[in-house]
Amino acid sequence: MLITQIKALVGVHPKETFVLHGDEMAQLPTLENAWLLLENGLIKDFGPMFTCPSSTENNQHETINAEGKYVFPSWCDSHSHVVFAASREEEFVMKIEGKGYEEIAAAGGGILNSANKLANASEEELFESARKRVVDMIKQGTAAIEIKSGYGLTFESELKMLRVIKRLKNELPIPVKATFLAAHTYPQVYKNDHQGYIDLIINEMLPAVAEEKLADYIDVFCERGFFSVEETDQILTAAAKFDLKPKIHANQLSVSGGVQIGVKHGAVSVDHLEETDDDVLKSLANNPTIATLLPSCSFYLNIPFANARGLMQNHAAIALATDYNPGSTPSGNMNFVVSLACIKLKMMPEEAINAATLNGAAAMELSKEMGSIAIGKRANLFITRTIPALAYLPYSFGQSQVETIILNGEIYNG
Ligand SMILES: N=CN[C@@H](CCC(=O)O)C(=O)O
Ligand SMILES: [Zn+2]
Repeated sequence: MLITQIKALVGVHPKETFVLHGDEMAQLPTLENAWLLLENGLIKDFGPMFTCPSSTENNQHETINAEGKYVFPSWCDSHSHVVFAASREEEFVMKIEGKGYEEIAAAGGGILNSANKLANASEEELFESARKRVVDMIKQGTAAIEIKSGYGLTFESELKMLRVIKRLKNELPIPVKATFLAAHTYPQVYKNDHQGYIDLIINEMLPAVAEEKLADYIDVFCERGFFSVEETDQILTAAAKFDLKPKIHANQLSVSGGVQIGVKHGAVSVDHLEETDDDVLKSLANNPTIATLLPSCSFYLNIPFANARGLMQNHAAIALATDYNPGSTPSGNMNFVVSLACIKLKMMPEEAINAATLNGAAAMELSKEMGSIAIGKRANLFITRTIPALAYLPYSFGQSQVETIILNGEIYNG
């Protein structure tokens, strides 16, 4: 496929650039009036229009004229919980009435509510509903995703969720990474026996997950009222023996120590970070652990927005992701995330786009194949409608400017 007359080809980073830290995030190399050639599912070549392969050569390729339009590398959504059995709009109404996230969770809502619903759902039902959610996300420009377990909380249900994610990995046309999150909350029966549940995770679940190769990463919700730093440390230490690197939930509701314990264990990413202090920012300075920010969670829960500028001033790498889940973020729309990052985190459009593409790919260890326009990378991208400028994309929040989806070098129609 040959795409011609592209108003601007966005994210043409050097092939060997795999992640961007601090002020590097402001650099979003863009080629104006460009062409892009895709072959065998990969990016074959690109350049300015005056070097475009001649029209006779063009006849060998399906050609798309993208005059007035931008071509972006697809969004890489590195944090989601899209496998769940039922929505939780009743909690949405409780929130409007003034109840907080922790209050709802303490009353048996929240994650436990989702776990009860998931226990009775079949693998087939979970697969089908999650597949539909991901297809909707693909249509909004996402073409790589991380998916967590964590609504199982028993041996059987956690493995059931991970098998569903494995099937999504096999059947969806985009890269999928799986994260084992049994340590999402304490199930009711272990409410007063935390060590009992941790032992179950470490001695029974982890070996089974590793044996079936069901997970790429380990996650723990390290938070006041959930898993303490010591408990997180124990689980991450055990997971390391099975080569599962951490991607953890940290500092969502309090300065929990989650970021530092994640960094200590060489986490690929520490996610949320709505609550930070100077020590947290410094712990990520010049660090390979990526800070994954989830502004649509802040928006929905009415909690603080993360300190993106402070992180960038400390030369941290920031990724942006949706956190799509039925409790704290019932939305998988990366376009909205990028808009919120600009509006609420005060990220510049270039910074936000880098965070949602190359750094999102890095937060799934996928940036050798995804996240930018570079020769040899997977041809997953989207073409916008006719738009006046790059900044128009986040500016026009809540409206989709994504017109054509290309996955593995072919137009995707769902
Ligand atoms: N905070 C922990 N996990 C999810 C929410 C889970 C839920 O409420 O169902 C999150 O990332 O926001
Ligand atoms: Zn989450």
